[in-house]
Amino acid sequence: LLLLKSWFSSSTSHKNLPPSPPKLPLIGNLHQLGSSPHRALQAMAQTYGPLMLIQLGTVPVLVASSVNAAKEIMKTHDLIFASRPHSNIPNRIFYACKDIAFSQYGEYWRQVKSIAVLHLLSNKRVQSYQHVRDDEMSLMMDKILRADGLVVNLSELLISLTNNVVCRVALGRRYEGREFKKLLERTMELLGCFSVGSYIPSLRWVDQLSGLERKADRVAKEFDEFLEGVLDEHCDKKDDGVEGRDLVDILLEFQRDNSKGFRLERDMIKAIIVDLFTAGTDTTFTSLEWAITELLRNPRAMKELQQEVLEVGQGRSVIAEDDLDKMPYLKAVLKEALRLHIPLPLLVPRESTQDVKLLGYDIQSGTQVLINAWAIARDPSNWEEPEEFRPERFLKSSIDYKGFHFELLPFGAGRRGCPGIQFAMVVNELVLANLVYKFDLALVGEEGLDMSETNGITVHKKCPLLVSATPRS
Ligand code: HEM
Repeated sequence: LLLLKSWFSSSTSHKNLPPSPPKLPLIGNLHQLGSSPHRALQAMAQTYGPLMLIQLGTVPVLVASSVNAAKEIMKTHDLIFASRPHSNIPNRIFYACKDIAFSQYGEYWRQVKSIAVLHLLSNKRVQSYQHVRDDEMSLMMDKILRADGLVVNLSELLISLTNNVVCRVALGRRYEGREFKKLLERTMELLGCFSVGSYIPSLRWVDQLSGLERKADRVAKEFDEFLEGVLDEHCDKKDDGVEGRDLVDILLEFQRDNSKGFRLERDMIKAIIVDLFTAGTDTTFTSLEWAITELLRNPRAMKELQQEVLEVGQGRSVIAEDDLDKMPYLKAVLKEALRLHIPLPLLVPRESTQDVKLLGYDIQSGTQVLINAWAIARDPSNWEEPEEFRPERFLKSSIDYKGFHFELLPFGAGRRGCPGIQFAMVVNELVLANLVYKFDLALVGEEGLDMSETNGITVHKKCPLLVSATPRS
């Protein structure tokens, strides 16, 4: 042990490691994360600085909490930090991480990411599903109208809408049954669960004993059965031509096409589809839910937005997608909501694949990395009155969320950045514009004002958004 200890200290003593908080044996700093890790890490960064090295179980984790630190990781050294750590639960749910979001950096990830960027989620492809968004938005507006001024659970309606849009675009039709909704909920819940084995491998038995692994395997099996049905249905159906193609059709076409030098196996297709659901539905609905909540808490901003929408709508029955670019305030509202309420506050963990020097510190290969985008987006050195909801701040600023401005990173940045920005934001803009164009909304009860957050992979509002909606004349 002494020999090992002296070897260990000699191999790290000449290294200039980032500051670290004191840690406990075995668990390291795990106990300090609490139920809201982004808040706990923000508080720790105030003592240990914008680049700190914590220890979660046996895993060294670098936490970046400033614009400079994030830029070094996601721009200057993006390639070195482009991998994802191995994780027990995603590994079970995504067919041994054959998806895009959790797969490790390498040729496989490059191939599937480029399929997503160029063929599944390109601007042209997203535009081609405009009819789906129009339909689903109109259906939601009808449901609100039918409530006739009584209480509407807007959170539920928004979840259904985003699920339906992803289902129709990806699978070609809706799957509205309670079972599918429940399956998605259980999957998201499991992805947000803490797996002891991922951080302390010697305690992996805890995940087995607690039933976590069993639950993950059950969800994976149910999803697999569901997707097998979807794929069979697609293989049997006759070709509807380019117009009627959904994302499964496109993936199956890739599978048949051998000219690309890369064969897409059935498990890979299923993993990518699970990715589209888990990465695309909860995040989109959450950002919209927070935006509406902030507008209801800030009547002045709501009035400003309604004014803009009214001027562009000019009495027509709906706001169309072509109108959205004429609405700078609408876009500013959604940006500001994303700044204050980043759906994935610590983004998705990354892992370094080489030793590297970062802001003067030595970072070892195999270090896990968390970017505290939530803390950066509320840092007073980047933002005036950061805790205030002030959409106006974006009207005269070029800061955007597309991964080029490191003050605002809701979708991450660099190679691993989110490929679904356009897909998500056009839904959000269309729904929000029409909602405030057609209705005057009022919160029902005190619960709606409660800004408490859930814990999990995506952070949403703990209490559902209950409103009464009066049609505007
Ligand atoms: C408001 C909605 C959304 C937010 C806030 C969001 C956020 C994110 C974030 C933070 C990442 C990790 C980025 C990084 O590591 O730098 C990510 C990755 C990803 N997102 Fe999104 N996302 C949203 C919507 C979507 C949609 C609609 C889809 C697809 C339908 C999608 C698909 C993906 C995929 C496939 C990845 C993995 C990329 C990779 O690892 O290379 N996302 N997203």
